[in-house]
Amino acid sequence: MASFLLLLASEDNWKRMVSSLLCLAVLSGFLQTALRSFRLRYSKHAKPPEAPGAVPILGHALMFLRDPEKLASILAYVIALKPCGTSFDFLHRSPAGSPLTRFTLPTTDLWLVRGPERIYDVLMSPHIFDFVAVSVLFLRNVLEMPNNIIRMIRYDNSGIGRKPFAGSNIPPNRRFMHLKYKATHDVIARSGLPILVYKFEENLMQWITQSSIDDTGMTVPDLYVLLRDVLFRASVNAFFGPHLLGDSPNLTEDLWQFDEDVGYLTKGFPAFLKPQTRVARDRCIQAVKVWRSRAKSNQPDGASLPEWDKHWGSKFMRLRSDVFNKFEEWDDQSCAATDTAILWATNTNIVPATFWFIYEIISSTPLLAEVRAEVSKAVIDNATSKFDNSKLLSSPLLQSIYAETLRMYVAVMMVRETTKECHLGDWTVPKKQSLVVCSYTEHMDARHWNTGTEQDPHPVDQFWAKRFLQDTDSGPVFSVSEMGGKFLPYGLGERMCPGRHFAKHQMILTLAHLVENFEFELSAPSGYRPALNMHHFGTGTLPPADQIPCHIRRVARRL
Ligand code: HEM
Repeated sequence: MASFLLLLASEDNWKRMVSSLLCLAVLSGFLQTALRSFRLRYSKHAKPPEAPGAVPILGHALMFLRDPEKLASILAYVIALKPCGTSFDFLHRSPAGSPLTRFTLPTTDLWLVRGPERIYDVLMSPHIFDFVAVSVLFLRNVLEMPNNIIRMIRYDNSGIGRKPFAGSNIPPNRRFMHLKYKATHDVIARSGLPILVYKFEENLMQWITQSSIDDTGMTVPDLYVLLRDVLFRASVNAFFGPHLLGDSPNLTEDLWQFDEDVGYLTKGFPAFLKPQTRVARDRCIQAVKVWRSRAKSNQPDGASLPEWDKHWGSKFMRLRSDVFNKFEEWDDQSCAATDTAILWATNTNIVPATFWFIYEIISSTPLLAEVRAEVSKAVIDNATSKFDNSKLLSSPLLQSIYAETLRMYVAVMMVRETTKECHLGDWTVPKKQSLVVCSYTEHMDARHWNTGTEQDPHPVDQFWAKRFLQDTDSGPVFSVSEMGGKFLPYGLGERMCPGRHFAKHQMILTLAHLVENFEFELSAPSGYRPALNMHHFGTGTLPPADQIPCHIRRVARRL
């Protein structure tokens, strides 16, 4: 015994014993936490770890409402895979490395879904992760649609696809959501695309020809406002024909005033606190009402509708109206309100996206030179300023800048609600749970993107025109392969933006025509970037927060 004590007392053995005990303590603590996390996570009532920054009672509500910068910083923190505040973070991560994170609101929770696999699960399974609840929020909170319409949309459980969801009892002629979807998507994304592009480009070229900007130039106080107004007019006249703006010239101002608070209203905060926004929205609806009434009394007859006519504009506006007519719930006011939503959707993303696309190019002299060379290669008729559009749109450089612009500046939140209890990775998600997929978490996740080399790094929070280019023996090629579930500017699945093909045309054609006809001199130091207007975080493309004075000069066309 004495010799044993002597042995223990030797310095080496003490050290060994203490370190073994320490190891045991750490291991047992680890196992206990693992067991607790395992039970928590696999139990039916487990909730994902809460995002930091919640306050008592209100949870994250104030952050969603008033502090988008903080929300963005928390999303960035979540992507960085730092511990989220409960036990060991890695135990909460799904095997695919795409954990769920919980935001708390006064009456409900919102689960943020990350990582391509889980995002696919959510956005590609519309029968489980339903869009209707969100569209009802928009109709009720933003457009203040009447209850009979909200009820009708809520009860339509047949989905928007050709085949109704299993178990749906809605007869084919009452499938409002499907019929409206078909009228809108099929035309914008397919048969109606060529005429929309043609009309848009024609309107743009008309502005260029008629603009008072000459070779001595003109200084505009804000390049964003100039581009916004030019694009809005060219797009609205393409979609709705010339009479909407012709009869209601103040529509431009009203729509952008309304847009300022759409995010606020969508979240269900009281509309009466935003009287100016409501007035602007009602004026937009009134303008659309006047336009609809004129279009209805002048509509072309005949079995086959033209793809475009000057009263209805694109055929899809007329087709949508035919769908509304089949449902007694829809009166003039409701039809005009939902067409106002189309007016909003077709403009509010494309305008800031095109602005950033052009700004990133003209604010870099070397990039502008490369872009001009690329654009010149696509000119087919110097006299009429016509391009070979397919050549322009397939340019690797222009496509890379286009994609990088969307990666950097689109911050859209796509909200869904579960129709039944289901599984998402290892988690059990209860029925009626709201989930959100946010493009920002994926677009800013460094693991998804080419970030350059050690010698030439390009972090994800900085714009890099060539991020989407791959070097090959035959020159650089544009690639978005393997970006599924990571590159989400237009969403994913059946609700994916039907305007995406048109949007790409709008952005690249606007750039091409402007750089071929004008020179831009920004009144800002080199490398300056306007701040982002974070007020729009979650609703789509972020506009600039600052004004950008610019001197614009007409130039003799290059070639
Ligand atoms: C850069 C520009 C654009 C971006 C980033 C964008 C983004 C999106 C996203 C993310 C959605 C899906 C939301 C969800 O799944 O919850 C969407 C839907 C929609 N977008 Fe776009 N969009 C753009 C331009 C356009 C244009 C130019 C049009 C019109 C031609 C358009 C028309 C629509 C419509 C009608 C919907 C609703 C689809 C539905 O309810 O099923 N968008 N957009």
